[in-house]
Parts: sequence; C-alpha cells; structure tokens
Amino acid sequence: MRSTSDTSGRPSKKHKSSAKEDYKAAAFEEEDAYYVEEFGDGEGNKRDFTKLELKADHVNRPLWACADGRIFLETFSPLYKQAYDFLIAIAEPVCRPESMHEYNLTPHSLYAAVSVGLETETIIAVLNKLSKTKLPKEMIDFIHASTSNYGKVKLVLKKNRYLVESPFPEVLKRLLSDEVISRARISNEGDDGFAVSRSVGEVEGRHEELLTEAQLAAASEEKEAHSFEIDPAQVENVKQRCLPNALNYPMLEEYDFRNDTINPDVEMELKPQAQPRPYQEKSLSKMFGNGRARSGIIVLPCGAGKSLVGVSAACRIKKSCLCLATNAVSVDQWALQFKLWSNIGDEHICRFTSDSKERFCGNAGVVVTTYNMLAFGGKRSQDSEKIIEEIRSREWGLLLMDEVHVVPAHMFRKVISITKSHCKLGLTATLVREDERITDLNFLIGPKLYEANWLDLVKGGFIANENSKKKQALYVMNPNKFRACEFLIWFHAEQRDDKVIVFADNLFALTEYATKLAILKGQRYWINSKPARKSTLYSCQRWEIIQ
Ligand SMILES: Nc1ncnc2c1ncn2[C@@H]1O[C@H](COP(=O)(O)OP(=O)(O)OP(=O)(O)O)[C@@H](O)[C@H]1O
Repeated sequence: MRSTSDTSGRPSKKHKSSAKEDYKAAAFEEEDAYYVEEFGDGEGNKRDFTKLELKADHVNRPLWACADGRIFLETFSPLYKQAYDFLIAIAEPVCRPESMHEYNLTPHSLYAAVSVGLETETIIAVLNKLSKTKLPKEMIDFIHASTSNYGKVKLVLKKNRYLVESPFPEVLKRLLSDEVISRARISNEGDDGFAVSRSVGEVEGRHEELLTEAQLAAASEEKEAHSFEIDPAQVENVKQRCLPNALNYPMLEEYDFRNDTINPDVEMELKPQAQPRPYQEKSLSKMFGNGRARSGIIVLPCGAGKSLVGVSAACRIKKSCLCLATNAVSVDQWALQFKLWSNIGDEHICRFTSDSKERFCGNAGVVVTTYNMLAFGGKRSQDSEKIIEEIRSREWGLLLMDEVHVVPAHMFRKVISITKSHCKLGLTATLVREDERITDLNFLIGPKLYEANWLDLVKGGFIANENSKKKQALYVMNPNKFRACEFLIWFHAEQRDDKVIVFADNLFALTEYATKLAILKGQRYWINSKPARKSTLYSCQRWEIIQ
C-alpha cells in the first residue's frame, strides 16, 4: 500500500499531504517508485483501470482520467483540438503518438495552469466535461491541494513600483506575517489596509465552449485585487520567501507594460508580412492573455518559428529588449530575425559579442548577446565593460532567452541576477534538460505557457516530416539545377573573372555543390564559415544576383 507521504508528484489515493509537500517531493523524488508501490511490479496488476466508471455518453468524450493523475486523449475525437489546448495547459505530455496521447497531472503542470489564468474550479469542470469516466475523487483532491496556493499572489511592476498583488487580502496578511516580507513593505505610517484595484477576470485558453454559462459568468466577473508595495531592492528576498520551500505562495510575475510610463518605448511593429501562425498566436495569447506580459516558457518544435514568437512578444511590449542566444552565430541570426519580421530601425538594434560591440542610438532598443558574454566572470575589455554596465543599469522590458533547455541553471541565476527585467520569456524546443534542473526553470523564468505538438504541426504542413525532407533532398539536388549552377559559375568565374558566391538554404545541397564544383574547378570553397563569409563579402564591390 502506498503511504500518505507519496512523493511522486502524482495524485495520491490517500491524499493527505499538502500541495507544498507534493511539490517538494515531485521535485526531488523518483517517479518510478510510484508505479512499484501503487500498481505492484508483477505484470498482472499494473495499471488496472477497470474500476473507472464510464459515463453513458462516453463515446462522445475524448479523455480517460485516471485516479493516479494519468490522462489519455483520443486524437481522433472531434473535440481533439479543444481538448489538446486544455490538456497542454494543465498537464505534462508523457507521450504523443498518432492515435492516443498520454498526459500526467503534476504540481508543476497545475502551477503553469493557474499562472495562465485557469482557476481550480474551471480546471475540474472542463476535465469533467471532457472525461469519459467520472472524475476520480483522488484527482479532484489533488487538483484542489496543488492549486490551493498557486496563482494567488502576483508580483506586478506598475508605474515602476513593485506591488505584491492578490485577490485574497487574507493571503497578503499571511505573507506580511513573515518578517522578511513585512520589512520589505513600503507603507505609510499606520496604514494597515491594502490598495484595491479592479480588473475583469479572464477565461483563459479559449475553453469557453467547454463551460456552462454560469461557470463562464463566474470566471469573467469583475475581480478585486488587493496589493501592497515593496522595496525594489528587496524583490529577490520577497520572491525567495514565497517559494514552495518557505511560505509556498510562489509569485507569478506579470508586466503591466501599457501603463509603464517610466521606461521609454522602442519604435517597432511587426511588418505586415509577419503573420503569426495559429500555434504561434496561441502561445502569444497565453503570454498576453490578460493585457499584461506574463513571464514563462514557450515550447515549439525545431523549425516551428520561435524567432517570430520572440520578435512578436518584443513588438507587443515595445520596451527595451535583451535577447540572449547560445552563440555568436545565433546572435547574428536573431538580429536578422528582428529586422526581417519587424520594422525596427538599424540604429535601435545592436549585437554584443566578442566580435561586435555595437550600441543602440537613443534611450531604448534591442540588444542581442550570448549567455556567456553576460555571465563571463573574467577580465573584460574596456568596451565590453562599458556595455555590460549599461546592460546592468537598464530596466529591460523583455528578457528574451533562446534555447533555455541547454543553458546551465547556474548561468541562468547569474544572468537573471545581473539584469533587471520586467518580463522573461524562455523559448525552447524541449523541456528535457541535461542537468535535470527543470524545476529551476519554472521558478527562475516562469512556468510553461504553451507547448505545441510536433505531429500536429507536421500534419498542418508547418514543419517538415522525414518523408518531405527526403522529397526536398530530391528536388534541391535536381541535376538540371546543378548543371545550370555549374554553367553560371564557369561563365562568371572563368569567362568574366567575377567573384561568385553560391547561397542555398539547404546545407546538404550546398556541401554537395561546393565539393563537386570545387573538385571540378580545383577551387577553394567555404561553407557556413562566418569569418570566411564576411571577408568574402567585404572584398567584393559589385554583385549580380542570379536566382
Ligand atoms: N508565421 C510564419 N510565417 C511564415 N514563415 C514562418 C512563420 N514562422 C516561421 N516561419 C519560417 O519558418 C522557418 C523556421 O523559423 P525559425 O528559424 O524561427 O524556427 P525555430 O523554431 O527558431 O527553429 P530552430 O529551433 O531550428 O532554431 C523560418 O524560415 C521562418 O522564416
């Protein structure tokens, strides 16, 4: 029998532990232990769900919800799209093959759900509506326990004042009973009350069609938010005190950029041809769902267009943006992507790498650099030192972090500690981390805001599958094209003594062309070699472009 100190992060059959205990446990203990204890390791009694009670109209519903937190989704259901959007907001995907997906409810996934505006009762109501089976009591208890504290407190930077905000005054009182937080509070003498503001609640994630009218009305009614101000110098300490290992009210971070009149705007809009695809739009709606910018992580498969999502986020916030990439080549690419998708002026975007020490004109702009350049602890050149000082002293509207799964946790800590940003957006193709410090990402950057399904994007024609890559290889290596290219090179290089550069967006084709043509002509060639590419370009005066 499983004990009440179950620590797998899955719902317990004897759910007595608090969300805090579950959370800590989920972060530190092996998930596999659960299976052995709960289901036995003999073949016979593994994952026996025969006791689940099927609803009469179960064929019309797409989910199987199990007492241990597992949720199975039929991808052939007409409700698949809505159910997927909902599940990805509340649960971790375990595997997503063609016909049936498996998800798992965990304290982290529920933390992410709450942080994009989903409320406990909405989560339970929608799950119940989609489930073929009666929702197991263990699952309902687990959702209640996990979400009881999460999302109740927000850290909001409004008109350059840090506010700890909550719809629940009793929660704020509880926080203020902590010595560190009470010392961090900025209050008028004798002021025991909280400032009150009103906002309309949101039904996040477009799950409206899955709720009843009464549930919708309750979710969207006007909400009162109580708040108190804290000393900006104490923000990190207050955040620390709110973490699950202390008071267990982890603060969600949101940036009220529209009301930020202190930090200057950057003139940048998306160009008309930048039309975010539905999944890109969806991920942005999770980030900007309530008119503020939420910090968190967006997961999109390789080639799905993370750059446009990042540039779109920067264009919506329109404040100074610090974009962090993993290496100098990515820095160049990000700078190009900003220029490709937005109308930002060249003077407002700059790169900071060991080769390029650019600075933007005016008092706001975009800086693209690497994690290493920021986190470097050794001696820097004078130029670098000046730029780093500017980066440190500036208030960044957006800290845009690429490839967050490969950056070591200690480097994040360093980068986040030396930059003051209102909103952090992490972009990645996978949440699997080599150092298994995924928990750190949740609290250093923010929870997962959206995750697209690779297979859906392949089916939608947005990214290539293996077959189409093979087809692509066939047409890019069309022998007629090759002969035409060979003729053009011969004509320009040998007949006219021109300098020739061959560009291709397919590295395989480029390598083949380069090796074959160089062998034919006995010439030198470079492929994707940055210094060579630059020096070659600079040494040429006049170009004729042939497509
Ligand atoms: N909304 C869109 N409309 C048209 N083209 C798009 C859109 N989004 C992305 N693309 C194109 O898709 C390709 C891949 O985009 P991008 O390089 O941003 O993907 P990525 O997710 O960053 O990939 P990787 O993880 O490999 O770096 C690019 O050629 C980009 O121009």
